[in-house]
Amino acid sequence: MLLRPVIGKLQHKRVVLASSSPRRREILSNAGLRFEVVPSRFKEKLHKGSFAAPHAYAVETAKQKALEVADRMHQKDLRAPDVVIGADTIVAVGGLILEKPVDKQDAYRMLSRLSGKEHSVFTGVAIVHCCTRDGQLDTEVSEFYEETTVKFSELSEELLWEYIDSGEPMDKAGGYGIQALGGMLVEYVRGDFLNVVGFPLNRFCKELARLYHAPRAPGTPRPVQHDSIPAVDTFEDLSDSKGGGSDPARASGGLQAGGARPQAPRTQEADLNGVTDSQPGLPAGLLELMDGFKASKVLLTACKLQVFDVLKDRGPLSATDVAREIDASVGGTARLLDVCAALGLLDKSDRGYSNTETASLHLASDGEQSLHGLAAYHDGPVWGAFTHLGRAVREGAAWTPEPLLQGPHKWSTEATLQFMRASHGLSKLTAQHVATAFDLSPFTSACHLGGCTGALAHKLVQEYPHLQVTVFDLPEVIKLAGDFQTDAQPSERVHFVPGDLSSDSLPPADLYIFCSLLHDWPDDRLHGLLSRISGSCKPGAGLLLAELAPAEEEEEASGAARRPPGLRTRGVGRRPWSPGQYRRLLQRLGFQDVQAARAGGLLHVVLGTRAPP
Ligand SMILES: Cc1cn([C@@H]2O[C@H](COP(=O)(O)OP(=O)(O)OP(=O)(O)O)[C@@H](O)[C@H]2O)c(=O)[nH]c1=O
Repeated sequence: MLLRPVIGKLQHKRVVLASSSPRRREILSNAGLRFEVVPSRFKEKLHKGSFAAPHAYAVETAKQKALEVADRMHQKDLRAPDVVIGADTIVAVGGLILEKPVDKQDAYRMLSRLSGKEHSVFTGVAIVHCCTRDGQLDTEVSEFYEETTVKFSELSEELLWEYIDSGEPMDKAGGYGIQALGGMLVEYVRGDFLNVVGFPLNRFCKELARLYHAPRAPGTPRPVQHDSIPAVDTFEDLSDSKGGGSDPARASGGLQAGGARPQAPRTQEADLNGVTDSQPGLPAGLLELMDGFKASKVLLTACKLQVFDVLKDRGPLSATDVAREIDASVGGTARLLDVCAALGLLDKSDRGYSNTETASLHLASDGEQSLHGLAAYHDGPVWGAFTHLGRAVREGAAWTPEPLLQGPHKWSTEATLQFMRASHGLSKLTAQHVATAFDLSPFTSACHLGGCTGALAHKLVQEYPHLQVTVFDLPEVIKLAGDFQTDAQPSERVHFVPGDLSSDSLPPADLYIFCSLLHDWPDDRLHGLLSRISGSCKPGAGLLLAELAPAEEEEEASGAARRPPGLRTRGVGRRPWSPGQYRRLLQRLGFQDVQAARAGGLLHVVLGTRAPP
C-alpha cells in the first residue's frame, strides 16, 4: 500500500537509497517506496570538531553519502537516478558524538556512557535530485535532521556484557538497536522512534510534501496537457515532471513518464502531514485507460521495426544510426525512441539510446524470454479485432482475431504460426513457474491440453524425470509444432497428439493441465470443458490450471490501491477468475485437496485431485 499524497510523489522516479543499513531499507519499503539500494562508499570521517552541532555533522555526512552515489552512478552510466537518498544516524551524549563501535571494548565504552542517562539520537537525511545537463551531473540537495531523546536504565556490568556478546551493538550507532534486544535497555523515548532506528519517516514525508507542493505564485495555473505521449528531448524530461527531474517544485505540474496521468491544476495545495486537500481527485485511472492504446502501439511498433534488436546488438546508438538500421526517417525514429524512453523501454544518455534490461530480455526477437512473437500477434490480428470491436459488439461476434474466427481448418499457415509464436513466447516465459508451483512428482503421466508447441511439456519432463507428457492440440497446430524449439532438450517423453478438445476423447493421463487458455472462454464453455475433463479423470488423477492473474488482482490481494470497479487494463475477455473461484469450481466438479498458489508474480496455479465417485 502506498500513500499517494506522500510516498506517491516518488512513484515514477528512479529512486536510490544510498545506504547499506537494512533498517533504512525496511522502513522505506514498508512505506511503499520503490527504490534501488546502492550503498555509499563515502568514508564517515568528517572532522567532528569543525561542526557547530552534532546534527550538522549527521546532515553533512548524509549529504556526502548521497552525493558520492549520485556521482558514481552518473560516471558509470552517464545517467544518475532521479533521486538519491542518504542518511546518517549518530548518538550524542555530553557533547560527544558516538557512531558505530569499532570493537567490543568500544561498544562497552559507549553503552556505559549512555547507562542511566538521557541522550539524543540525530538522523541527518539528504534528498538529492539529480539531472544531467551537457553530460554534467547537476544536483539539488534538500537536507534535514530529526532529533529523538532516549533515556537508558542503569545497566549492570553483567547485562552490558551479555548485550555486547549478543553481537547486536556492532553495526549500530551508539552501540545499541532500540528495535531489538537494545529495546530492553530503554526507559523512555521522546520523539520519533523510527528516527532512532535509522530513518525519520514522518519528517521525510513532510519534506516530500514541502518539496513537491511548493506553492505557486497566485494566478499561475499549471498547464494540463492532452497530448499525453511526450516528446523527450533531454534526459531530465524522462523524470515524471515536464520541467525536469531536478526541479521538484515543478514536478507535479506535467505529465508522467508514459504520458498516462495528467495532474490536475490545483487552486489549493494539498497533502498529508498537516495540509489538507480540498479538491476532489481527477479520474486518473480513466484517463490512463483512454490513453493506454497509444503506449501499446508505440511498444508494438518499436518491436515490429526491430528497434530493440538493433539496440541489443549495437546500442547505445543515436537516433540517426537507429533510423539507418531500421530504414526509417530520422525525425520519426527520434520521436519513437524518445517515447520509448519515456515509457521506460529504452535508456537515453549522451551516448544515445540503449535497451533497458527488460527490452533486451523480452522485446528483442531472439532469446529464451523473448515476447516478440506475442507483440507481433497483438500488433497484427489482435489489434485488427479490437479496431472493429464496435461491429463485433453490435453483431454479437466473438472478440477474436479474424484469422482465427473461421475455425481451425480454415486458418492459414501464417495465421496459425503467428498464433503459435505468441503462445510459445509466453509458455517459455512461464513454464518453469507453472512446472514448479506444486510438486508434481507423484504423477507419472500428464496431458497438456492446448499444449501448442510443447514448451511447457519439455520443461515438465526436464523437471520430473519420471513424467511422460502428451501435448494435445488441434491437428493444424501439432503439424507445425516441430518448427519450434525450447531451451530444454527435446525428449522422447514428450508426445504430440492431434485432436479437438471439445469433441475428441482425451488422451489418458493421471494429470491434466491447462495453461493460459481458459481466461478468454465464456463461463458456460469453461464449465462444459472442465466437467468433461472431470469425467475423464480416474480417482486420484490431478487437474492443474494456470492462468494469468491481472496486476489489479495482485494489488487487491496485497491490499494495495484499488482501481474503481471496471477500470481494468487486462483481462478483456470475461472478468478473470480468482483462484478462489477456480477452487470452488473444481470442488463442485468432484476434485478435492484443491490448492492454489501464485507463481512468477503473474500466474494463479490451482491443483486438485479427483475424488473417488
Ligand atoms: C541508534 C540505533 C541505530 N541503528 C542503526 O545504526 C546505524 C547507524 O549507522 P549509519 O552510519 O548511519 O548507517 P550505516 O548502517 O553505516 O549505513 P550507511 O547508510 O550505508 O552508512 C544505522 O544502520 C541504523 O539503522 C539501529 O539499527 N538501531 C538503533 O537503535
